[in-house]
Amino acid sequence: MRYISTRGGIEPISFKQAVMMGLARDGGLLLPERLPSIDRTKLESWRNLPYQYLAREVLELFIDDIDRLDLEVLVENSYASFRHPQVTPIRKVGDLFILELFHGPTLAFKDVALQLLGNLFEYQLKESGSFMNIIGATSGDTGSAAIYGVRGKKGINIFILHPHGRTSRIQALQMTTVLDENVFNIAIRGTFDDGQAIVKELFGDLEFKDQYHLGAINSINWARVLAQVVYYVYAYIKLWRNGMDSVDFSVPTGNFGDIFAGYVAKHLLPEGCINRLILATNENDILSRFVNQGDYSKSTVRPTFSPSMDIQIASNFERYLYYLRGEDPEQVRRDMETFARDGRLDFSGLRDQVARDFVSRRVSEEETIETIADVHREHGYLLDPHTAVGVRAARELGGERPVVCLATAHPAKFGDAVKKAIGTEPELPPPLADLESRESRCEILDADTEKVRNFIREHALRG
Ligand SMILES: Cc1ncc(COP(=O)(O)O)c(C=O)c1O
Ligand SMILES: N[C@@H](CCOP(=O)(O)O)C(=O)O
Repeated sequence: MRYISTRGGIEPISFKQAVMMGLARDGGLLLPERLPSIDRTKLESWRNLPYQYLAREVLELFIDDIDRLDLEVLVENSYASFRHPQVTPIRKVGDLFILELFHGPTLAFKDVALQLLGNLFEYQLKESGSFMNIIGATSGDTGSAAIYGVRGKKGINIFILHPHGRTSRIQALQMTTVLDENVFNIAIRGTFDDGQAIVKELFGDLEFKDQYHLGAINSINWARVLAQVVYYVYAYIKLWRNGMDSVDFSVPTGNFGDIFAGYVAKHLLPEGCINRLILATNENDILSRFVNQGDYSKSTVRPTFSPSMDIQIASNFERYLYYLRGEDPEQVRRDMETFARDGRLDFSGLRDQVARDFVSRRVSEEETIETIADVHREHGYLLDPHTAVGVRAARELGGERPVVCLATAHPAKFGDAVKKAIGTEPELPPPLADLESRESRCEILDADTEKVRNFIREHALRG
């Protein structure tokens, strides 16, 4: 399998090269040159596979330059740190199925991909004897999952930008209390969008990128999206084994990475297995406006109870755009230039096509809190506010088919929102219990690319 850029400006590369390249060198995002799909016989052969074996089967459809046994070990090691034997178990809560993605080391779905990505980096650096400096931006969850994926690993330094004062307190502490020598936290005075823009700018400076061997842990990195495809297939197979042939997924969405993984999974499984992808946003609703009105226009980022989704410029939208534009990289490049210049794109003429891929609902702050309270009262199950956004959208838009709601984080990470909904903060599980008492370290900088670049220069690994 070869990988190409959404903007058409690079020669096709292998999976391992794609992992190391992160952002494509022409500023686009990497995609497999064709999206693989499986037939029903293959699906039948996956019927009883445990998560790790299924993961290897799915990954192998996209990876042909890592030895099968090596891949098996990489996958085994990546999920050994999960607290649940099924890695991503499903629970029935009322009429809905909740796919719990928060059993990894940092209690958010990001661990599913970032444990694997950390191991992929280490594997490749061992082969090459080289080093890398990772730069990433986070709205709260990706950062700690990435840090836990690479803390203490030889030949890797990691620099994570988070928006100062805009994550939950627990999220910030999960990052800043990791004191390994290779971990650098930078709180920027700005939003996640500012951080992501700085990261993309630094990757776009090819001299800097090459000199410091920059690596990407954001969903800019194709391996991130790929690892997330697995749990859609796993969840589908579980429901199918219980007689459900066709299901919907509801996905709380910010940077469009998770739901794009769903789009790839829908294509991978036989026709009809995944019926609808429900794209749920909080009040930062650019993606809902895109699906419902064809209006992809940026507005200011509002702080919400689901802070990890306080995003306006959804990076992976460009990956979907590539397909929406009939795999025409020139058109994608023009669109991205227009968006960078005007802050808006008009897709009203493509609404029917978009509606075949997604349905969408914007969930307000009140609805988020109300949903946490309702589900807790009705079923004794506690949702985190991001998951609540997806559950609310599923309740509003769910049809005749079973709906799987992606539970993207553990509620204990967002005590304030939970307290507002049910009157008390959830108990902190062991990985979070003593965070407040730990020493923490963090640099605070303006959201300024030069300041971040200088900080990285000072602390980066060099050849
Ligand atoms: C807890 C949580 N839920 C949902 C999302 C949305 O996922 P995505 O950015 O892949 O759309 C994020 C991050 O953005 C998150 O951290
Ligand atoms: N919600 C994310 C935002 C970063 O997005 P990613 O798609 O690059 O992981 C976070 O928690 O940081």
